[in-house]
Amino acid sequence: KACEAAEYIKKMHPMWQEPLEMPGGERQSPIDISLRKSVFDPNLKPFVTQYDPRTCQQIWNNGYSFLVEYDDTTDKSTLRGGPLEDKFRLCQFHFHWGENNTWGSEHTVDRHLYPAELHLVHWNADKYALFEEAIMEENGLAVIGVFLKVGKRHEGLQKLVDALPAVRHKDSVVEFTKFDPSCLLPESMNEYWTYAGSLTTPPLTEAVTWIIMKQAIEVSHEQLAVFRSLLFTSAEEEVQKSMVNNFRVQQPLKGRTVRSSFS
Ligand SMILES: CC[C@H](C)CCC(=O)Nc1ccc(S(N)(=O)=O)cc1
Ligand SMILES: [Zn+2]
Repeated sequence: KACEAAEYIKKMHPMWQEPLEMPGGERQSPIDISLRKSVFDPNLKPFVTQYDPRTCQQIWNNGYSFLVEYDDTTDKSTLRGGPLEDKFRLCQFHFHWGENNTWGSEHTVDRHLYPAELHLVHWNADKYALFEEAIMEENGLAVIGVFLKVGKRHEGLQKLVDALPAVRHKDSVVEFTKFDPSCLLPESMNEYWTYAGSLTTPPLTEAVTWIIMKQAIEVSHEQLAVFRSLLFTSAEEEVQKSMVNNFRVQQPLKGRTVRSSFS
């Protein structure tokens, strides 16, 4: 499934014909998380998120996904603990999804594909002054990945879904405030996998400590359908391309270990 999808996507969408492999990449993302190969680490602590909805600023369609962007000039929305030594600031969250409910996530668990995946992107504010700096450093970023599965309607997500038609085209931005992203986190925050990886879109830098939550969140079929109504293309382009299958093909593990916070 995933490899067929990958071939199909390379053919169908120019975005993914760029050099997909970071030359010499030793720790690229996304990957398949093999349950039997992951190693329980009892020293992994629960991690702590403190998000202030007042730091939520706007939604931006950047032609890859739609980003909900936060003011990261202060320590108001932070992530710490878990596998992390430092304090990380939330700068944005976004999603990856498929053209149908069969595939769409970037990571998989024992090859199980989810219809979508949320990424909450944070950068190391103890060591760097700006996101743009941190993105180039191996301990610069921490991204929380949350799988989405089709089920009951997600009330917290609906406010975001209702704003999407305003950013239908690439490069459109709309003001979006007072959104608390913790409503998108699963109940059990102490069950996750973590590994050293990379950004999954250019610049593909190997700067990310990935934290993938074990428990998926439920969203409705209709809510996912609104994600698919977005466009990769800007309003000026004559041929409109619907924004679907915006996930990267899986990358080799290259000897890395995936640790789990639960046995
Ligand atoms: C200088 C480059 C520019 C600023 C980069 C902007 C950015 O945020 N990139 C980004 C963030 C997260 C992911 S993911 N999908 O979570 O691995 C992929 C790409
Ligand atoms: Zn992402």
